[in-house]
Amino acid sequence: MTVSPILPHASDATDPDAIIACRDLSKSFGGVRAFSGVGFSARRGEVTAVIGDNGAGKSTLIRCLVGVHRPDGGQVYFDGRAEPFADPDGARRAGIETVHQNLALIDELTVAQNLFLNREIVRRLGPFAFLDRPAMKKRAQEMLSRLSINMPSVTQRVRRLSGGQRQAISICRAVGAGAKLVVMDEPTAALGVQETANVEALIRRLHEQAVSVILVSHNFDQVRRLSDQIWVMRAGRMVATVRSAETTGNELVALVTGAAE
Ligand SMILES: Nc1ncnc2c1ncn2[C@@H]1O[C@H](COP(=O)(O)OP(=O)(O)OP(=O)(O)O)[C@@H](O)[C@H]1O
Repeated sequence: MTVSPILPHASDATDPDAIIACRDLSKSFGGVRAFSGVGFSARRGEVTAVIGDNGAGKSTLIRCLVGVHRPDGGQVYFDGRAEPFADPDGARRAGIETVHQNLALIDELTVAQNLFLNREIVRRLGPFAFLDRPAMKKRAQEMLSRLSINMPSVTQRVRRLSGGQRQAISICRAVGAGAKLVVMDEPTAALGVQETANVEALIRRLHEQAVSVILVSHNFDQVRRLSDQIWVMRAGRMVATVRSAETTGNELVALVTGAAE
């Protein structure tokens, strides 16, 4: 196993292979420290997993990367540029899309409408503007087939779909928006065995298509199956980075609990 301690200064923000890197990042809520002194980098086209016990700081770290929280200190570099994202829209404009635990899909809209939510295709005719529904349906079908997602119909209302299908639409929407980096927080936490397998297959296809992914998961087997690199957080610190192919489940447990020291 190759375990590298991650120090605040250790991430090389100028590394052209890094899609995202940060240095000495910290965030507290009042007197509660979520994390501090965090540095890391994630390579372009790789799946990077984030693991840690409850309260280790994973979700807060991810929220700082995607503009939901503002870090108290430190720097974030995205795609080679210093990026203090002020809000999620800023992160999205730069090319970071987030797939949330509580998926931001609208039940009463169709698959196609959800895929184009807030970025509808509009056709202009003189002073008038129309939603181009045929173009959105066609493009929605192309987006789904690019990721080999089986969906009964793009005109189906999302309300009728299973948890796994909804997750697939969220991921497809992120990729279709041209994301350079897709961030997923526990994408299979609420899913059954078959649906988890489907979402894992979808994440593998993103990997094959060189989409960079950051994946937060409690499932160490899943993390080892899907990721190239694993960041380990413990009690608000980034304590190690590990190449997934070179580690075992037991070693990850030891790093997460501190028993490895
Ligand atoms: N909005 C908030 N206000 C106050 N404290 C917070 C807030 N969000 C997180 N924290 C605290 O920050 C610390 C890290 O929490 P965080 O949710 O980032 O951990 P986590 O590793 O994602 O945990 P889990 O796996 O349980 O989701 C915890 O002590 C938590 O209570």
